[in-house]
Amino acid sequence: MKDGGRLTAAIEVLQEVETRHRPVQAALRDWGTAHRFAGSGDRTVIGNLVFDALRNKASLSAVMQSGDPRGLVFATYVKTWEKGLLALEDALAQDRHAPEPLSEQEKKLLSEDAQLRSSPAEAADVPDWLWSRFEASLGENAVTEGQALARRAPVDLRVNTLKSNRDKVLKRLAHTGAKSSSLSPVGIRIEAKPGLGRMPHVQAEEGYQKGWFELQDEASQLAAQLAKAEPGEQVLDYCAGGGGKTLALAASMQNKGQLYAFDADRLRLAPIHERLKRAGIHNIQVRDPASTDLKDLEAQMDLVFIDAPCTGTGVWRRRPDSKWRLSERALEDRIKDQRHVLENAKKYVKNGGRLVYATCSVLREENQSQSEWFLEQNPEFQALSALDIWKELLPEKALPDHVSESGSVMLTPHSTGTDGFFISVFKKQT
Ligand SMILES: C[S@@+](CC[C@H](N)C(=O)[O-])C[C@H]1O[C@@H](n2cnc3c(N)ncnc32)[C@H](O)[C@@H]1O
Repeated sequence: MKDGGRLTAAIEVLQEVETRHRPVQAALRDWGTAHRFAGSGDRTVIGNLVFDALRNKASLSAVMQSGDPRGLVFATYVKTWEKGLLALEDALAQDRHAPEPLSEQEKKLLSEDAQLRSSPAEAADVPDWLWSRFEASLGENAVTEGQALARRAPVDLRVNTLKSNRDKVLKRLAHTGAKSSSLSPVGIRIEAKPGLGRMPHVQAEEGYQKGWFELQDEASQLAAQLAKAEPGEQVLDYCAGGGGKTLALAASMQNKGQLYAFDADRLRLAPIHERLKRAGIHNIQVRDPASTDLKDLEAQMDLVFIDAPCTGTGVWRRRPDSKWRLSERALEDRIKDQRHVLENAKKYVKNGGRLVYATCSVLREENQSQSEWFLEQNPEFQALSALDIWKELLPEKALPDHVSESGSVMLTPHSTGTDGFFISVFKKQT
């Protein structure tokens, strides 16, 4: 396919996502099934166009003075990919599968500098209704953080120290351009490529099949490390989902002690079994909510880890469609869910044990405000400084920019080059 046909395809897919509210991956997959002649290179370019258009939807809508998919895809090509107006006109002229040629108005808008007339929310690519909360959470860097959340994310891997080590995995992945992560001692990063660039499919690597590494953002790796799960401890991962953090906690425990994985949603928990097997983890019990309860674990745990249900504002780079679907109502619901989870999970912590509360959100309402609320409601818990644990764990590294008075830590794409993530640690009095 030439670029003209790829632009047409991206407009069609984006139309599906916008008007029929289809998840992006599903819309792309359906397009691929209906157009079997398209090669994998074409699919990558079409996917990149659609994802980048969604990442930058507000700023590109300001450029085109409309959120119409055609304009968003053109503006992605000309502005975000920096191809320029002439290259777009060429692509439209040289392919009979290309969209209709540009109108005079489109040419004018694509050649102007829209930054001068965009609002802070547009410049930051943050939904209008959320802007005041986003700004209150991120302060003077709010626009820069929003822009960082609108870029492509790198591929981050966590080396599974139960089966391998970083040098060995780096050697195996040398052909991908993989490098050691800058913060996580067990992390490896493959930087995002711009424009047409294609990321390597690391799940096809032998090392992945053998369980030497997992796909996991560096912020999630650090959250698991800041929990300091020790070999021999009793640990409950209360919102285990597909097991990303469970696997990282198990590696810290070196397969010693007992780890329990629980989630209220058994379907989300289902993939964990295969992942545990591949990673070589033995010290784990998966507690299916349909067939067991956690009564026997009450007041027994050295550590309860809560990877709380949240709005996911910290992972917009990876799920840009969720940014525009998020509603005020959903935020309120997540705040209620988080309080519910905190209140339920606390009863498993033994005297002297720790409770870690983490979200992949950058909003104060889901993070610091929830930690403060929890401490007010539960005087038997006190804050432990995640910052102090950071200093101990990463003595050579710069301190995070976002630290609360009680030592909770927030990571962000602009300040730490990771997904947005919040971690706070509490200790139950003896
Ligand atoms: C952020 S996701 C967890 C991701 C997972 N820890 C990982 O690393 O892959 C939050 C999880 O909380 C679960 N959840 C929501 N409400 C819950 C509740 N009341 N009790 C336990 N789990 C809950 C959801 O089903 C969801 O899987």
